[in-house]
Amino acid sequence: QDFVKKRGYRWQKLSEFPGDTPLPLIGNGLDLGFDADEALLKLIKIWEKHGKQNFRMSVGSEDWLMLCEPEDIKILLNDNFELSKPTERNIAMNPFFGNSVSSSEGERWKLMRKLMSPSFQFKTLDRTADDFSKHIQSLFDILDSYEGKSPVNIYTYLKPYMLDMLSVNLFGVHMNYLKNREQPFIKTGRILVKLVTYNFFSFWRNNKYLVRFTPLYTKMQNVIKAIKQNSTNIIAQRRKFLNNMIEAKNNNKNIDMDYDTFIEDSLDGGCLLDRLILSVSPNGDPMKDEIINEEVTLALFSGHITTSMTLCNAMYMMSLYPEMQQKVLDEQKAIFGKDFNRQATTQDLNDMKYLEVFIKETMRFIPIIAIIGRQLKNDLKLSDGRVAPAGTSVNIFYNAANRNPRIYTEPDKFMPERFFEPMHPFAFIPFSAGPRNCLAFRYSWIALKATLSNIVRRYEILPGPEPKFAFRVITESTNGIHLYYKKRNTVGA
Ligand code: HEM
Repeated sequence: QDFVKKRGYRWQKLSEFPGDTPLPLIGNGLDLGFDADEALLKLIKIWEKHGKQNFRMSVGSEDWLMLCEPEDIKILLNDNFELSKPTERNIAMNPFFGNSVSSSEGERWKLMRKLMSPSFQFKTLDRTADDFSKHIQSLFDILDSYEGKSPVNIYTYLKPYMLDMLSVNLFGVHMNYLKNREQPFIKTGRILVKLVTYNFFSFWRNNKYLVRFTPLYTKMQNVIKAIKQNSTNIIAQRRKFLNNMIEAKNNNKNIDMDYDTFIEDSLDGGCLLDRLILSVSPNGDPMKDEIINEEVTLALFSGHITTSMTLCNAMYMMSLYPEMQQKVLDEQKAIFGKDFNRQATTQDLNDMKYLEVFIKETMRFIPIIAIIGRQLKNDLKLSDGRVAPAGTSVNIFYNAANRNPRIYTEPDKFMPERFFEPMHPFAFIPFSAGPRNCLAFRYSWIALKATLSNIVRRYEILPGPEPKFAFRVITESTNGIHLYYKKRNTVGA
């Protein structure tokens, strides 16, 4: 009875927002169709049909409010109390990433966020630009081998490249994914994104027994096994390294860095995995392996897929707009001058203003993450006085927000320069905002700029066969992104 009363109240408040009439039990579930790869396109159509504004829909027993207005997005994301993730999102993600920092709430979330944050501060990230410049050579070796022959499917190389970088930067281990691309873990990425999307958009997913009888169930179990095993290997390698240091210290052996200084460094910022391994609870217990495994799996997976897809999309857009690619190159020439092949410093990266707006426009045009949201604990009053009722899953629908006609002139046109103009601070938030924003947005900017700066200085990027984008929870092309790389004979300005 309580449920009926609450749902009735929710419906009363939600009916003030535009949306189609829901059917009993399944709500507007049929509007999403039965092909999860099509669901997002259908959501965009619903947004267009209702006047390209905030809209509501019900999917099974869940009520969604989809936001695209910056003032309302600001209210939602700045709320220090409404920090829970939507039920359907957690059901889709938890089998793979457990109760890790991006899903948890309350004490576990606070503890993890506090523990991890120092690994993503400016001071800690100082060395990161150098790491990228050093590792880029292994990517160059591969792209060079394709020179003038055939287009390269860059997904194949950019994903393991980013996995390598994250392993070094966050976990202090060299995993060499780029050199060993046949590992089962590498192949899990595509399937995982597909599975999460299917889980997210299937309104029968709450029923664990039904899910077990679907053909995807065995695939899902195999993926979970592969990603957990990979994290177990990473943690074991780093533990071995730490144990060797302790042993060296106990035996008074001469090592590069004194153990105590090393630990101090780690705890002051430094390697994310060391912070997890070395942390102790107030009663002196170390963190459980299972918890460390969940956090490593989440950081590695979400970190590599988001950054590598953004890099691939930016290169794809450069191939489509050669005159903009030239502008990116001209900026590189102005920054590096005669010393055109030197490593970029953090200051150089800051100076790459055109590259920055180019990346932003790429992220606006092809949003990597389609939807993020919060499951409301209380009613939330929006900017025009209407109320999003408690229990609703209030989502930021990036595909709509990034083409909001009240914010962007000619939203369907690719125009990096638009980001030189002042804009509402919550209009463009690819890394989210507020207390639960992306922990690694600074790291990601270094990764994106350092990698693209190196690639553009070395190659001219030309288009290959057209990609076929599927709008999954992570936007990706089902046939990869194929591009030609032609070595430049630039010697700088
Ligand atoms: C282009 C790259 C990236 C984009 C666009 C991106 C975007 C996002 C977004 C939209 C959120 C959701 C926040 C919310 O619900 O409000 C998020 C959360 C998160 N991201 Fe990223 N991200 C990127 C790269 C990374 C990388 C490299 C890592 C590395 C570990 C990372 C780690 C996280 C974590 C741990 C969270 C959860 C934070 C929390 O719930 O407290 N992200 N990211």
